[in-house]
Amino acid sequence: MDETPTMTEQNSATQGLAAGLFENSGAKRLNLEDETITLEVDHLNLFYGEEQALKDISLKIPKHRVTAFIGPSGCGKSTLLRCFNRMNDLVDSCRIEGSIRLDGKDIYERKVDVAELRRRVGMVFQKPNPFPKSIYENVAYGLRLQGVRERKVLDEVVERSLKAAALWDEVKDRLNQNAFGLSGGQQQRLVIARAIAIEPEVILLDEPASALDPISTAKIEELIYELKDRYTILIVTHNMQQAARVSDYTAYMYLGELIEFGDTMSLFTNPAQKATEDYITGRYG
Ligand SMILES: Nc1ncnc2c1ncn2[C@@H]1O[C@H](COP(=O)(O)OP(=O)(O)OP(=O)(O)O)[C@@H](O)[C@H]1O
Repeated sequence: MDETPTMTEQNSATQGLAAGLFENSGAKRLNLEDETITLEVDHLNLFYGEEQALKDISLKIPKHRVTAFIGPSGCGKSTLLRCFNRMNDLVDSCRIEGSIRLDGKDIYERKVDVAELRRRVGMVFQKPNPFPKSIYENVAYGLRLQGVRERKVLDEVVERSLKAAALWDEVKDRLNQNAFGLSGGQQQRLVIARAIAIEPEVILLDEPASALDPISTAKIEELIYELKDRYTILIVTHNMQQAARVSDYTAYMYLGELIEFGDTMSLFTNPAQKATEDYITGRYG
């Protein structure tokens, strides 16, 4: 018997899944045409040696929105994320063609100051990576690197950043204790506070909650929601429910290609590509 679902069955499956995802979410349909664009990727190809990991990617990332990157393992999500602050420069075999513009300026031009780029485009990894220093010094670190010495300024920024990362109330009485004494979820919010302290424009989150328990995950998701008023946020996630909960726009990638990009609600409820539909309804593979 042919078990291939009909398109009608597929549509109702997508809508069934989507109805659950967006219930009570307050999510709304958005239009890229109405957005200010912060990052623009233009015909990007990326090679690790002979292997091509990203294939002719073009997309526009809107300002002060959350954009999620989803897709099966190895499809290039993290590789693409790392292009936005040139982390791939650290991989010897990596070669890039095409361009990425931040506020209209190509970040791969020779004269670009990569340290300054990474100040503007902060990054948070899957595993929390606080420095072996006090909570205070973790957050003050970037400012100290910039030569800020004045205690009053540092105090203000530390407090403001910890508040913005929804961690202040939990740590305000133990700022001088080692950051390793915090729970994994607290460490991840500390790392986000450290990123915020130097006032980036863009925050890259590479599976920021996948090593955390459900309560810590919920806190990170709430935080992402709070932060998007002030920052452009890009998040790689394996978790489709998470993408649906936190993001405004979603990019679905497969084998190094961008298959579909659109506002999250439309992509989940009415995907244009069958491959996207198969993935979000769990039919992939
Ligand atoms: N430093 C590297 N050197 C060589 N190949 C790499 C490197 N990093 C990633 N790759 C390859 O590039 C491809 C894309 O990997 P990437 O980690 O970007 O995928 P991903 O979608 O983020 O996967 P996952 O969801 O499993 O983290 C894979 O084939 C991977 O093996």
